[in-house]
Amino acid sequence: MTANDGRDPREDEPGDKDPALAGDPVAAPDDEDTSASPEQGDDAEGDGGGDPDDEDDFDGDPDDDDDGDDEADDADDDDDEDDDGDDEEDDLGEDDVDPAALGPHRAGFVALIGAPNAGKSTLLNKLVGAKVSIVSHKVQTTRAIMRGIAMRAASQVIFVDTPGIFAPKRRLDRAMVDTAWGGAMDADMIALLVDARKGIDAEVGEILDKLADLKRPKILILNKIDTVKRDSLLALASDANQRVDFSATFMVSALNGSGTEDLLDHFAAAVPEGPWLYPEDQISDLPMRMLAAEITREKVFLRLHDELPYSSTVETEQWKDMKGNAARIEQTIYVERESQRKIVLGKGGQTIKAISMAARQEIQDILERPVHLFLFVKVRENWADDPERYREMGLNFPR
Ligand SMILES: Nc1nc2c(ncn2[C@@H]2O[C@H](COP(=O)(O)OP(=O)(O)OP(=O)(O)O)[C@@H](O)[C@H]2O)c(=O)[nH]1
Repeated sequence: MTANDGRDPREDEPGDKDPALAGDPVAAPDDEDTSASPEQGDDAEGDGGGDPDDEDDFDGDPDDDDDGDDEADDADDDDDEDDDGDDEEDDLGEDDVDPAALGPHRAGFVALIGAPNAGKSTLLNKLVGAKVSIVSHKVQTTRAIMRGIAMRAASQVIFVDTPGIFAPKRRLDRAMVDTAWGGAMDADMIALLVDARKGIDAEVGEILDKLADLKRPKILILNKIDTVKRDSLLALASDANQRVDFSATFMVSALNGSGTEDLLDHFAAAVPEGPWLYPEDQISDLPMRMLAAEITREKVFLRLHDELPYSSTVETEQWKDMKGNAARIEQTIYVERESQRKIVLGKGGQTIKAISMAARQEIQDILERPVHLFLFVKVRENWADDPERYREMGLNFPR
């Protein structure tokens, strides 16, 4: 994989201080900023607030999460298995074939739209064969538009994963829904993903009504077929096709991969003829800084979704290359209230520590290089009304 890793060549060489572990809640009692900094590192260890695992956390050893296994890690592991465990071979199986021999090049954009939790991110990851869009059990995990790129024979299919479409209540909601429809309008083809278990509820009904008026090729994907009986699928497909003129209907399980190969074949044949738009081995055009932030946000949600509103956000503030190919990444988790900051830190910093370990492991896996991750937690009131934050997430600020 290649991707823009967000490195800033102007940044200084890293110092030789030992990196510290995220999450010393007593380090800065009256400061909004709490947690790890290189300067606090030795103190955190020295005053007993540290953890013997701290060193491990940054030594680049991919196995070092094992000893700190906890809920967040477990949840993450499950997701990994489900989402991209054995995808690579399936999806990259044609690597040794010379695409030039397969006919004219094709390339195009396919927008994946659907209600929250329909499985768009899971499907995108399956089709692309790598974890490029975060998946979580909590709805609305996909905030900004993310692209994943799949190569199939001589075709390059660029998927646009959009935020779930739902009835917007707040400004952030509206931004997400506008972004989703914007992504759909710009694509060559729109693929509506419907959770077959839920069927056509009010949310999906509204999307169908809006889709019916759009003059673009549309296809219907019934997802989660592993959870329902075949008869109900046929009835659902027929209902949806009566409301919208879909050019094709597919039934898939994004989770176990059933039907997804046929789906990719279909997209590959349907995108317009033309030169490839991205280098062949690029799987996502999402800058790595942002992807790394999304990964940490996923870990926060996996661990705290019952306690924290989805309005918390993560930003990658610094990214430096270190000796020995390691990357040193500083991120800030923004919450809206002091009480939420305490929740993220957890007792004795245990929660932030677990989040940090799980996120570091995954970022490291994707970058294929050692990662030293520093997490900070800050209170930023009313960030949900700040246009700048929307820009950072790739969203338009709705007025
Ligand atoms: N059983 C089953 N579960 C699935 C399938 N596809 C997705 N899921 C689960 O459905 C949940 C939501 O999946 P996501 O991929 O995050 O859904 P999304 O549409 O991207 O969600 P938003 O980002 O909130 O819009 C996760 O728990 C997935 O594991 C499937 O084919 N079968």
